[in-house]
Amino acid sequence: MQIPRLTKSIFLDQFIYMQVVGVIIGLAFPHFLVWYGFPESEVLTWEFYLVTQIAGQMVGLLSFLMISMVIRPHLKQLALKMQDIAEGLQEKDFIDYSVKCHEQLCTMEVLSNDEIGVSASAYNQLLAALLSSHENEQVFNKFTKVMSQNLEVETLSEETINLLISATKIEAAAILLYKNGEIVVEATQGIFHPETLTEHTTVLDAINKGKAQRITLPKHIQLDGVLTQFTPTEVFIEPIEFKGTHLGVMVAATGSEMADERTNTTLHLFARSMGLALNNALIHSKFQRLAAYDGLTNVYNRRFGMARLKEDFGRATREQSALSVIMVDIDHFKKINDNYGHLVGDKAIILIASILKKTLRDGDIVVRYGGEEFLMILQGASTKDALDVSERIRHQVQDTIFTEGDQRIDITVSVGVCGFPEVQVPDEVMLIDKADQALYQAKQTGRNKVIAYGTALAA
Ligand SMILES: Nc1nc2c(ncn2[C@@H]2O[C@H](COP(=O)(O)OP(=O)(O)OP(=O)(O)O)[C@@H](O)[C@H]2O)c(=O)[nH]1
Repeated sequence: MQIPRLTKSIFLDQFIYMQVVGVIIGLAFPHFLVWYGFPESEVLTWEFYLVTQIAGQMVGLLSFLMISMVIRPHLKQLALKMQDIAEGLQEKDFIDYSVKCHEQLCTMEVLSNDEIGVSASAYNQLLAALLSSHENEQVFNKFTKVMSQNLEVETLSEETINLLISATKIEAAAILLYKNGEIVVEATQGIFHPETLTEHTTVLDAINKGKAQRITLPKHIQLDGVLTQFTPTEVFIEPIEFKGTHLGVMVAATGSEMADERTNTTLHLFARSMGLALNNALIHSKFQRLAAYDGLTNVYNRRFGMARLKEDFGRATREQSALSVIMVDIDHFKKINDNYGHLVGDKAIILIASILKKTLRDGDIVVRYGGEEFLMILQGASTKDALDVSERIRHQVQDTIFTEGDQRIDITVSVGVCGFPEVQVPDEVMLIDKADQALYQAKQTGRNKVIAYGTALAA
């Protein structure tokens, strides 16, 4: 039942109604006494009416004061806390505010099981939901940044895992991707022997069927502890897809605590959003590869090689470290083309490229510099090291049997070497130029030779 409102204040309305009730009680009370047996002459007098009126007003006033003292502080506290949160939400540092809130500063104490208690508890629930959604928003803002700033598959995967571990109850994670028909671990943190995940039946199931899986206390997955490895409490496997294509999975594990709802949602949304970002990164890396590699031999092309050499030369001059280049050219290649055709010539170029690739150390690269000419960049290698490598290459080419049908084609290479800082050059173009001069000398003095610039040394 709704009592009509008289003013803008519910408390003032309540006070007025209590006064009216006081007047009615004051008027009715003498008649009640008459009915009870008191003589009319004593109670139906104006003095008695005055006394009962005063008593009625006092009861009204007291009841108003009691309500004000009991209910009003609770409502006031609730209102103040709500105002605080409303103001906090408008400020950028709400997250600091929410940290304070977790220290019980913003929650209401639930002191009763009536409407006031129910309001306090509803307020607490609302606040918790608000803080949780605010934290989610923060995490997703960071994740959006990670996705938009990383076009490399590896860094995108690593950053996603870092964020997942720092922002949720996830303690270890891995991202597994389908690459060239096989599943590879692209990024991982905290999982013991993550490569075993690629054989785990549940993981494979999630990848093949694109279905999320959740395992409690898995038998074959172990986390890396400080001193030893241990079984996780829960492992989540979320498929990563783009337009129905299964790109891989995100594996996430909680160590000591079970994951909460927020972690669950975050994980699910991360995996879902990652599909698009990963697809973009995969396309990007494909284009990067196309732009950097030579289509025939699958070694770097000249444009990439020159850019890389410029960087390496800059570093070598800054740090005064060694850097050598090797120019390799197939001898009498024109004859191979003329005698056996261009396709056989192409096969010979591919063969030489594969021999060069096999001789490389980590960090060194092979570049197809021209038609049948290759450049090798050897970081940290002295002229002597480069001469050794070149000599190995020359021998291997000479010893490799190259056949076309039942014909054996003998292939040899001439090699020119130039090593910095033994040979002082102002830039990387001059370094190549000197190696080219050494190569020319090798060709001029009989071919199937290795010559280093600045030495008359023919190996
Ligand atoms: N099959 C094939 N031939 C190529 C390619 N690029 C360049 N050539 C050929 O390679 C030959 C290079 O010949 P030359 O520069 O005269 O050198 P050469 O015959 O190897 O003789 P030397 O270097 O002096 O030992 C030319 O006939 C080019 O047409 C290629 O991608 N495939």
